[in-house]
Amino acid sequence: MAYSLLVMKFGGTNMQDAQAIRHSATLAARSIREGVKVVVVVSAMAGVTNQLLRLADAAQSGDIAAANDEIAAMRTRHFTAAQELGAAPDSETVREIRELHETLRQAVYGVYLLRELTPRSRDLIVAFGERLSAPLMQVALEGQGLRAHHLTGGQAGIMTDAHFGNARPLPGTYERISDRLGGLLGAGVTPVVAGFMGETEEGAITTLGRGGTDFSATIIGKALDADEVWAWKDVDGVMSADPRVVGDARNIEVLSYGEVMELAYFGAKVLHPLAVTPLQESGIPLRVKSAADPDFPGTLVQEAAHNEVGHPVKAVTAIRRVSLINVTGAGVLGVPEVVASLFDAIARENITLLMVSQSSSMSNVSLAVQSADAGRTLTALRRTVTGELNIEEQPGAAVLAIVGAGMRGQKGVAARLFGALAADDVNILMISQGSSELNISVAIEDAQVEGATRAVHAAFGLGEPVSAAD
Ligand SMILES: Nc1ncnc2c1ncn2[C@@H]1O[C@H](COP(=O)(O)OP(=O)(O)O)[C@@H](O)[C@H]1O
Ligand SMILES: N[C@@H](CC(=O)OP(=O)(O)O)C(=O)O
Repeated sequence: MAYSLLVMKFGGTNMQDAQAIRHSATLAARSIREGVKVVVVVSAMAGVTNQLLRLADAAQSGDIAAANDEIAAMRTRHFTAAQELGAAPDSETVREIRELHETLRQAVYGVYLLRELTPRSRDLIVAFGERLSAPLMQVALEGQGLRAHHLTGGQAGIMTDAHFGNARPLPGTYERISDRLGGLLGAGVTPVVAGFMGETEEGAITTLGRGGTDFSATIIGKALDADEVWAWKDVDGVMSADPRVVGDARNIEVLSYGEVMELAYFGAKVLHPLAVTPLQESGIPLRVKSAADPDFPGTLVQEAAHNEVGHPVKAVTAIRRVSLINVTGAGVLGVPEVVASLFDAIARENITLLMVSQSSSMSNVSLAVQSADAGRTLTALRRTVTGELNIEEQPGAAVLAIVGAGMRGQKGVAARLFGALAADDVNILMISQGSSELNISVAIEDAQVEGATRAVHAAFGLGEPVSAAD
C-alpha cells in the first residue's frame, strides 16, 4: 500500500541510547524518503520514567541528595546521547536539554521544600522524560538530512482533562492537533512529539498513564486521519504470551481492536489499554512492528477479528500483584442495595475492578483489584457499608486471562483452561467470563502464574504455527 501519512511511535527501548535513537530515526527516514509524511512520537529513554518517579518520591521524603544523584545520572545520559548523535556543545538542543534539567531540578527542589508531591506535581516531573528525549530524536532525524521540529504534547495540541496520572483527551484536542501539526507537515518538516503527556486547558502538564506514548500516537493518528499508526517495539509484534515468560510465544498476525484492548487490560505490557480507542472511532489500523526486523509485518490491529482455524484462543496474559477483597456476612444476603453501594464506593475512588464475583446465595462478594489499590478499596468499602459485614483482603493473587474472538460460541474452551490449570496443580480462586466472550479470566496464586501461563499456552497450542485462516 502506498501511504501518504503515518504516525510512528518509538518506545523506551527504541530510545534507550544514541545508537537506538539513530536506528529509530532511520526507520522513520525510510518512509519519509519514499514521500510519506511521518509524525514521530517518542517515549522517554528506557528506565527514565521509573527514575523520575523514584526521585520525586525521594524528594518528598526529604532525601534531596538521592534525588539530585538520580538527576545527575540522567543528565549525563541525555548529554552523552546528544553528543553521540552529533549535537554541538553550543547547539540549540544542548542548550535546551540543559534548561530542561535545570527546571526539573528546581521542580524537585520545590517538592523537597514542601515535602508534598501532588498528582499534579508528579505529572510535571515525570513528563520530563519525554520532553528530554524529543530533542534527541530531532537531532537524529536532522542527522539523516531531514527537517524536524520537536514539540511537547501540549504544543502538539494534546489537550486533556485534569485527571493527573491518568488523563484523557478532551474532544477539541483532535482539531487542535490537526491545526498544529498540519502546518509543519505541509512545510516538509517532521514533527517529533513528546509522548505520554498532554496539557489541561489551563496549561498544566498531565500524563496519560503508564505506557501512554502508544495512546499519544493513536490520538495524533486519529486527529490527522493517518493511513496507519505504527508502534515500533523491541518484540516482533503482539505475541501469544509475554515472550519473557513463554519461550515459544509466537507473533499474532492480526488482532481486532477489541482483542487488543482485552489483552492490554489483562496485563500484556505491549500496548496501553486505551491505545486503540481513538482508532476504533475512525477505523485506522495500528501496526505493532519490530525495530530489529523492520520488514517483518508484525501485528496488524484492525476492526474485524480474524479467527484462525482451530485457535479459538489467541493469547494468554496475566496481571500480577492482585488482591482479592472478600465481602461476607448476613448483611449482603439478598440485599442488592448493599452490592450497589460497594460498586458505588469503588467508582467514586476511581479504582479499577479487575474481576467481580458473587455467590449465588448472594452472601458473598469477591472483588479483584491491583494490590496497590487494596488499601484504598478497603477504606472506601468500610466507610460505605454499615451493618454486619466482614471486609478482608487476600493478597498474593494474580489474574490470568485467555483472549480471542474465536472463543465466541465455542464449547469446551473453559474446560480446556480449567483442565490445563488442574494438571499444573493450580487452584482457581475466582472465575469470570466477559459477556463479549472475548476472554475468560481466573484469579490464581501469584506464585503460580508463570508456570500456569506456560501450561495454558501449551494446552491451547499457542506456540504452534497456524495453517489456515478464515
Ligand atoms: N503479549 C505480548 N506480546 C508482546 N510483548 C509483550 C506481551 N506481553 C508482555 N509483553 C512485553 O511488552 C514489552 C514491550 O512493551 P514496552 O516495553 O512497553 O514497549 P515499548 O516501551 O517499546 O513501547 C516486551 O518487551 C514484552 O516483554
Ligand atoms: N515513558 C512512559 C510512557 C511510555 O509509553 O513508555 P514506553 O513506550 O517505554 O512503554 C512510561 O514508561 O510509562
